[in-house]
Amino acid sequence: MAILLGSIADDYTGASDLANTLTKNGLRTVQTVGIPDPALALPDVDAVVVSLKVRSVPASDAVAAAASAERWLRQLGAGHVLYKICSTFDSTDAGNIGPVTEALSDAAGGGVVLVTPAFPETGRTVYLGHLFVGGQPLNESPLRDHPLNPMQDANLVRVLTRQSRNAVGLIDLTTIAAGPDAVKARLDALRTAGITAVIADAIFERDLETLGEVALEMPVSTGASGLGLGLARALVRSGRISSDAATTADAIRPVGGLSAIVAGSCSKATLHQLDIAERSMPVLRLDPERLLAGPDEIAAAISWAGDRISAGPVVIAASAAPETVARLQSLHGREASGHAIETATSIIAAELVGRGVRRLVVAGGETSGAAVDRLAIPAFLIGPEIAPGVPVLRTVGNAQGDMLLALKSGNFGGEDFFTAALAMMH
Ligand SMILES: Nc1ncnc2c1ncn2[C@@H]1O[C@H](COP(=O)(O)OP(=O)(O)OP(=O)(O)O)[C@@H](O)[C@H]1O
Ligand SMILES: O=C(O)[C@@H](O)C(=O)CO
Repeated sequence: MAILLGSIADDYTGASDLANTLTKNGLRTVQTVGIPDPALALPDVDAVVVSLKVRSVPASDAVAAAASAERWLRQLGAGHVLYKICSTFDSTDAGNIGPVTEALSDAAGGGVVLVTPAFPETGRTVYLGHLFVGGQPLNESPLRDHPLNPMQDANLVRVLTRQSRNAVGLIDLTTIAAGPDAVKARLDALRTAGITAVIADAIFERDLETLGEVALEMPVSTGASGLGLGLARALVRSGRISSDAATTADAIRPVGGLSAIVAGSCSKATLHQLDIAERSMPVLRLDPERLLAGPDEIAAAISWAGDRISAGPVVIAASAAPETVARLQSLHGREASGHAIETATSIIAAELVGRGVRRLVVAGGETSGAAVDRLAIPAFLIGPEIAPGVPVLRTVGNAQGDMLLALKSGNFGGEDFFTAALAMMH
């Protein structure tokens, strides 16, 4: 199997978001969980997205994991590798978007890398280097209260500079609107000035098509699904994709079994989706203090689910409003409380699968990563889209038999996301 495009995603929901975008734009795509065992038979595809769980780990660990994934993707034939980051640029000043971008550039022989989190379909746009989420600058959006990486600066040139060894440049919208040649000329000038990473503006998909065309001629880029869209469309236009169109239908053959939803995302979108789900399904709100105190809360949740799940889907959520999260974090620390809750929700997900759940929705990137790791799922095929950025996934090579999953990024999905997801998973 020789692939054309490789991607390293910094979390699992982000990986499925990108795989969905690549599939929708004509690339046959598989999502792997880390670098899979060589014995795993992967389908014949144009693109491979390696899911890593490195968004919130020390930058040196992220660099090491990304470097191994890059080597594996190049061995598979990838001419271009996209480092998939969050469309809201989730990271701290000690974050790894800068270090991983610079390391991937070094591995490819040096040179400048385009960086843009723009994803217009979900309202993420970049203008003069400033990221907007819907109508709001990043630092005024709900992301300012993120439990792990509160985003308090919308100026991405500044944010990336704080994480980078080298200076960071900007390609503004006027240059991008002038087309690929203008972008290349500007990149040449920035390269000569010693710049490695360049934040690129993008508001419309046509901007991302221009950036995708330019990026495809370079070995590495960093961005969210919008840049994936640009790269996929450029590959299709180049005539290098076989006419065997990407198909998602096979991925949703029924798997039967029980269904459940596990949520650890504390985003505004997820909190509202949980309120709406409460009207049609039993929802258990976990007590975060009790979760941190010991295993009793987990056992109580499994027992609660056991009493109800044969009658229909159940929802188990650790998610809480920013004030509650802040209180817990002030008592136990940000990372310790996040990690302990992820461990708890992943144990709950695995126990539910042990009791016959085969259709599972998980809300939250870190939460999904922990659950998928505990379930030891090696890879996914990409099914149809439930909501922008969230496809149905079918497991490949899963020890528990075929399952359908949806891994929802915290901020994605309409208010009825949970019922909409389960309605597509049989
Ligand atoms: N009640 C709570 N108090 C404190 N932390 C919590 C609570 N519930 C969940 N968490 C933690 O908050 C973090 C939420 O991150 P996660 O990535 O899962 O969601 P998200 O950030 O909304 O999603 P995404 O990264 O896809 O945007 C996890 O570490 C989770 O364990
Ligand atoms: O890009 C996004 O917003 C998502 O794919 C994501 O990574 C959120 O975790």
